[in-house]
Amino acid sequence: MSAPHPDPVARIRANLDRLAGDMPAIGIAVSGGGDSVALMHVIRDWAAGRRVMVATVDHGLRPESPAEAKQVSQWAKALDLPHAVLKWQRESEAGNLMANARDARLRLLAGWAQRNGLAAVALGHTADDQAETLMMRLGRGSGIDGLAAMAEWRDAFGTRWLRPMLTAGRAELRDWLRAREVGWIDDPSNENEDFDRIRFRRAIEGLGLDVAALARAAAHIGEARDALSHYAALAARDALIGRGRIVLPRQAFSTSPPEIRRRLVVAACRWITGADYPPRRAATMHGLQAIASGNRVTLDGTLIEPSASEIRFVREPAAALRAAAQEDGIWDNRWRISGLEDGLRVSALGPDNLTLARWRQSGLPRDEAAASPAIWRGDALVAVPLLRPGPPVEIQPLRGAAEFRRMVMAH
Ligand SMILES: Nc1ncnc2c1ncn2[C@@H]1O[C@H](COP(=O)(O)OP(=O)(O)OP(=O)(O)O)[C@@H](O)[C@H]1O
Repeated sequence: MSAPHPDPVARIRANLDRLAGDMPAIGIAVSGGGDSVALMHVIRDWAAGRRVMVATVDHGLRPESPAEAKQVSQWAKALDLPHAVLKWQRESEAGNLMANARDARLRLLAGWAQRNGLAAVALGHTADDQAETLMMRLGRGSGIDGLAAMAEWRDAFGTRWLRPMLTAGRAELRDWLRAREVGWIDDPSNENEDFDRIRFRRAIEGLGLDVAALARAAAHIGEARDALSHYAALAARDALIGRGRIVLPRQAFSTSPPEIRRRLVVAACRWITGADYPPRRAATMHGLQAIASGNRVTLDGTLIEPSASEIRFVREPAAALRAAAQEDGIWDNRWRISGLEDGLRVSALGPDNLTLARWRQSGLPRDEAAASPAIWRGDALVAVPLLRPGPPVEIQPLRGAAEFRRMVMAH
């Protein structure tokens, strides 16, 4: 392997050639911090004929944020780059503020990219971000997904995100900005040692650790993780998928390495419930243990039933009973139900109405029947489409086999 180019900007330009060489128009997300300001300058010099636009998200969380967004706007204009300020209108106070802000930021930027026909949005993550994340996650005992580096690109929220600066260090970028007499905004939270990330940043400096080497280690872990994803996708081919259930052959599952078993279980649960996020690690570990002992277990709204020959994943009836019909005709995040006449409603059949629905003749296991959608007029049962197909509604699963394989690959 040849040694990396000593000039960080040359490395970033080479990354841009590789990641965005064929893109006619790209966006840059600039917070005003040193990293993203450097990114803006490097891309603007590199762009040669490409359309480049800049956006700043004003989260409205600090009193200075509108002025900072304005400052970025002036810097962008001085480089002849069109700039937009995207304001976050916070809809609810619920959940983790930082995670919500990040999610909202990515959604706002993705919408902006789509409106402006930008093929991708570049972000200013650096080798230091990789190194700090690796150290933080090591300390927390994270699994391989947590330790793996951020990828150079990924598709999410309907847009492509590029990180062309992962091979550059924060300090060398700041030296470069100073040499060009370019200013940036120092976010005071970057000094706040209440944040794990800042404490780890100080520790890396204090120990004199090589940031580039740590970032490379994270990249190697990322490659190992991708190899595992590939292997997990092969293992997923043994699954029987359909009618709202996933069945894995027990023998093949039990002889797979633990990480593959974990992935299959997490993906099967997400496939059943349509959850955006995997179950928590501790809950997943508990589920895996139960499966190994041959015990039935529920995990985030999925019922897992191991037998001698197979492992069946179905919707947990109690969770299905809590599901309300959504306006778009989707029920329980699993089924699309259309053609419902006025006066009819959907809710789970429930364990108390199995006899009423003559489930025994259907051949469907008890739990699956109880969790399946039923059509009601008031309190009167009209139909249970999965048990006795036919009018009055059409019912289609939201996810198929390809979606399961995609979830197994995801991390
Ligand atoms: N408010 C924001 N508006 C636009 N882009 C942002 C904003 N916050 C973060 N980003 C983008 O996401 C990247 C990573 O975010 P992160 O929070 O790690 O950076 P930061 O601490 O805001 O500082 P920097 O701009 O120096 O990267 C940034 O480099 C930038 O590209």
